Amino acid sequence: MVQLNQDFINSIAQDLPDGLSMDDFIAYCDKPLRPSLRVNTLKITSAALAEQLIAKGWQLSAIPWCADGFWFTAPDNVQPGNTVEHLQGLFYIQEASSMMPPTALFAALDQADYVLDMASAPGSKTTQIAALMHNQGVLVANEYSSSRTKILHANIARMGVSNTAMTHFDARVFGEYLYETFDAILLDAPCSGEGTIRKDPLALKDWRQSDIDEIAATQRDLIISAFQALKPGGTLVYSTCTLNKLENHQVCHFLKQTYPHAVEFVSLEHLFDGADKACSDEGFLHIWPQIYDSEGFFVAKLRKTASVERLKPAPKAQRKFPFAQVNAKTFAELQRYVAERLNAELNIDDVWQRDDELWLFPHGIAPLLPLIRFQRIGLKLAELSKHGIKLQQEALSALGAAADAIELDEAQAIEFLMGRDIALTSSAPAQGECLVSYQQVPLGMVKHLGHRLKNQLPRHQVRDKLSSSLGTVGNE
Ligand SMILES: C[S@@+](CC[C@H](N)C(=O)[O-])C[C@H]1O[C@@H](n2cnc3c(N)ncnc32)[C@H](O)[C@@H]1O
Repeated sequence: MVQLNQDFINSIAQDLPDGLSMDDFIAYCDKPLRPSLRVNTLKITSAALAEQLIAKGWQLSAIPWCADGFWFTAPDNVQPGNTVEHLQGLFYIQEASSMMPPTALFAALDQADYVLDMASAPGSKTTQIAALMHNQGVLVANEYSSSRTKILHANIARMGVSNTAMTHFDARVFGEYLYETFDAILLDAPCSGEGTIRKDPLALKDWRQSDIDEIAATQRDLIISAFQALKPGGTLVYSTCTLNKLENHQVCHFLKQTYPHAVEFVSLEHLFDGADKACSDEGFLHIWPQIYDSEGFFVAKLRKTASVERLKPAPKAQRKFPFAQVNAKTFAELQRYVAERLNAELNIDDVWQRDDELWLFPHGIAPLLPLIRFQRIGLKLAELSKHGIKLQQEALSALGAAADAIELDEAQAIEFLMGRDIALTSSAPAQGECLVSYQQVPLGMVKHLGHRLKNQLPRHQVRDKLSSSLGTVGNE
């Protein structure tokens, strides 16, 4: 049962738009959310995944503001986050309203080579933005919390994202370090989370006005930093999963008051059919749970119409960068291997080496390297050893199409993801290292020993439990 604090109800009543009722709001706070997912178009089309899931008894219905978003019902015995398809990165379980900010950012955007996601973890919107960028250009994904950077990285790797460079800062630094650098920025700000009450019935139990005042002060700092980091002509989307105006409308007005000649509000009234139902006078979307039967959210789109004065001087250039561009001989060896195994083509400018590791960096990252310290850039493609090149799991996830993989059925795919070897019914000559796939999407590497496939999935990726239409399978 939801626990709403009376101070919260009194305060939020002042921000309720005309035409919406407090009784409806309270009733919706107690209603379970409809589960939703976003198809990862870096790996599969929506039509293909829908066909696959519907054949297994799922039901899907389209979300109006995200071309690849669906509300879904899975069969009773299936845990969607533990299925083979989820582990393959074919979809992300993402709340429907959380899909709106990236849609708003990319609506009518001609070109975005440099994009910043200022507060990224766990990565639902980062991976959505990467898909909207078709894995091209540079996407800087920042997260301040150390523990949350791990889940951010896990999601980036699972979803096969290769154009991302991760940073780990208080996002107040971006205006200083990367002044007027980005074509598009998402500031999905830390907030008081009033919109998440349907997911977490205790979210508002300890609501206090003083907490809102404090977090709004952080949000004002962050939006100034975002605006400093935005190129003139660039687009900024500011979003939160909270409902009060102090953290939403007033943060945007604060930016406009600070830079009256450089901030233009871009109306989201026509973002999708029905967007007008949530649209404020300024063109912001103030999404109350009862409007679209979703979480509460806020989305504002702003354009920077002119350069603004730099607030802090440029810091000293970074030194001691541990990577160098790969040499032609090593690149040729890597390219041959990747072409044979994955049918993929690499660009020598994007491959960097650190000791025995080969990394794929986002194309265009070079000018940013001296400006800011990155925590992780692109993905680790391979390790070099005296036995030759060893492709990494992340590379298999991102580079996709398996040229000559051994196709597994669902039961075998589950065995593989649980770290087990796969017995072969007929004995064939041993073939050494091979790729295995499920529904043509790579799963990982095995050693073909003739009578069985020896599992080579990295230990940290082995799952204890998987769920499918065949039931739940778990290690004892
Ligand atoms: C709303 S969540 C982001 C959700 C994420 N965009 C997604 O869609 O998966 C806000 C994030 O901001 C982070 N954060 C908090 N303070 C921050 C700061 N000063 N700078 C950058 N990030 C911060 C939090 O750790 C949290 O992960």
